[in-house]
Amino acid sequence: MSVRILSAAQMRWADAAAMAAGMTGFDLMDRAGKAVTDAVLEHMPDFGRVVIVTGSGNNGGDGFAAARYLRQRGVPVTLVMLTPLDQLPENVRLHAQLARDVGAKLREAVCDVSFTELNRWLARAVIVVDAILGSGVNRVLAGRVAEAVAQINLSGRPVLSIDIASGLNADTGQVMGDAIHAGYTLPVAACKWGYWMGHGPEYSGTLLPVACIGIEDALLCRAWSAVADPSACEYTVPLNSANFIDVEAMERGWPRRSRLSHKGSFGHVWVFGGSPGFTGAPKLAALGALASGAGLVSVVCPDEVWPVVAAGSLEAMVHSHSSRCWQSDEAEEVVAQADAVVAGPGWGIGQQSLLTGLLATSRPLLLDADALNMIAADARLQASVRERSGVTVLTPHPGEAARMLGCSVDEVQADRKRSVLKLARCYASWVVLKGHETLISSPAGDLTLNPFGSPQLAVAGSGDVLAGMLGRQLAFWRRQGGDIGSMIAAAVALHGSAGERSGWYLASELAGVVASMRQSIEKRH
Ligand SMILES: NC(=O)C1=CN([C@@H]2O[C@H](COP(=O)(O)OP(=O)(O)OC[C@H]3O[C@@H](n4cnc5c(N)ncnc54)[C@H](OP(=O)(O)O)[C@@H]3O)[C@@H](O)[C@H]2O)[C@@H](O)CC1
Ligand SMILES: Nc1ncnc2c1ncn2[C@@H]1O[C@H](COP(=O)(O)OP(=O)(O)O)[C@@H](O)[C@H]1O
Ligand SMILES: [K+]
Repeated sequence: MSVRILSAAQMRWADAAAMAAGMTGFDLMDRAGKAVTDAVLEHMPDFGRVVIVTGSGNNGGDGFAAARYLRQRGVPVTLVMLTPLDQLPENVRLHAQLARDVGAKLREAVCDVSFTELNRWLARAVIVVDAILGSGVNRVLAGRVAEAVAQINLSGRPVLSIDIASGLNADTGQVMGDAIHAGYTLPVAACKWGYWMGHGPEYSGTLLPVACIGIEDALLCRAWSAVADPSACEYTVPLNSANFIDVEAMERGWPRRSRLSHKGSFGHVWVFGGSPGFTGAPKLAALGALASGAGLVSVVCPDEVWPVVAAGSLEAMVHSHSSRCWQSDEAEEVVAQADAVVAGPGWGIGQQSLLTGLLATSRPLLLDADALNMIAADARLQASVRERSGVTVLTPHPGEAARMLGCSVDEVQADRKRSVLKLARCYASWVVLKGHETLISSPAGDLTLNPFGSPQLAVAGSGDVLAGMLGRQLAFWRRQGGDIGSMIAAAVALHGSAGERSGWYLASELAGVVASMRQSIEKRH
């Protein structure tokens, strides 16, 4: 099953809908508490005292429920409450009382004297559970909450945050004055955008598998249409769904090869690119396509660079522009052999007529680099992209995205979710907004977040390798069908995962890592 990502308001809607359908808030917290217990037992560095710090809302309720389950497993537990028992909501108070009944120590840290209590217990903790604030944070941290967060961070103890590190905005990853530096975050019911947006990655630590608390998947999915995403606006497609790629989803994109398969089974990718000074880019895209399992790859480049591109290309067939009479009205006929076309790597910005021809074909088309730059500068090309009958995938990095949207890179990066949804609307295409935590949008606003990748990928040519890999997926899809969104996501994830491995520093070597990972996944199926 996919891992869902919800905004705070969507999560509130799903909680309320589950309760309207018969579940109680008490039960939801109880299940969350059970999941917290399992996570604590798995990740506590040593057997010893668990200190759970609770706030005033339901996140605290999850913490009280965890205390009861931990006590039942024989773990010593101290609950340090930042809100007095009698001021807690009824469900939460009930969990607190049940925890006390099974031997959890309850301590209030609501005044200066009792605050020293927090430090005393922190010093004795093997792990701290942060149940101070969840997705309900609505203002800058102040007073005892701010002080407790600072003390916990200073304590140097490993911290497991329930749902989200207290103080992080669940939608934007904004730090509300201060936030817990979590070692682990346990998402409750669904992932929250704040783990990846803004400063979220610096505070969230390792993301654990989502705790299922009995809210049905169909209900989580309804939340996207019931409550608009805060990034959606009149210039974006509405967010239709949001998922996170995990290892399983990545691996599903590389099925076992049939014993009877032949190179035609995996598709023929045609790469259009290269220009004086930029002869490596189309070769790297060809390499990416081959590494990810394309059956055949052809490269088409301008005449003046043909000898350079063709030299040393052992596996790819290399043609020059003039060798194939590339008139735009003949493009459909010429690319008839292609299962997918990749246009743009190193191409220069003077190929408008050839690009116009390719846009007019119905072949699955991936547009990268200079193809995107030409489109950004030409309203007619933009209209041609929107009007295409075939599948179109755009792979801008933030600089290219800014040109395509007519804004600054900072504006793109300030709300990457909004930016990718805007591009999907403007160009009626699939969009892969590259960079740390690449975001993919379908033309209809189905978002996928790729958590794989590393700054090692910030190296010349790694994007060209990705363009080739995506070209291979489009070609494979044309040959064998399947869910195109999952196939695009799988390529982005494999590229990111390969980037996390050591042992490579050149983009051409990255392609080698991609190939060996892809082969071992295919064999495991
Ligand atoms: N809904 C459910 O039934 C379920 C919810 N679940 C869990 O609950 C979490 C969401 O629960 P929640 O909405 O109660 O929010 P939560 O983050 O615990 O507390 C917010 C409270 O703190 C306050 N407050 C806000 N900002 C503040 C600040 N800066 N400094 C100090 N106080 C501040 C604000 O109150 P206020 O002071 O504004 O009246 C509010 O009462 C969710 O993340 C998940 O873990 C799951 O168990 C499933 C069932
Ligand atoms: N800090 C980072 N973390 C994760 N991935 C990154 C990071 N920096 C770059 N990447 C990835 O590396 C690739 C770079 O692509 P691009 O900028 O087009 O490079 P090039 O044009 O040199 O090929 C993209 O897939 C991008 O997502
Ligand atoms: K928390």
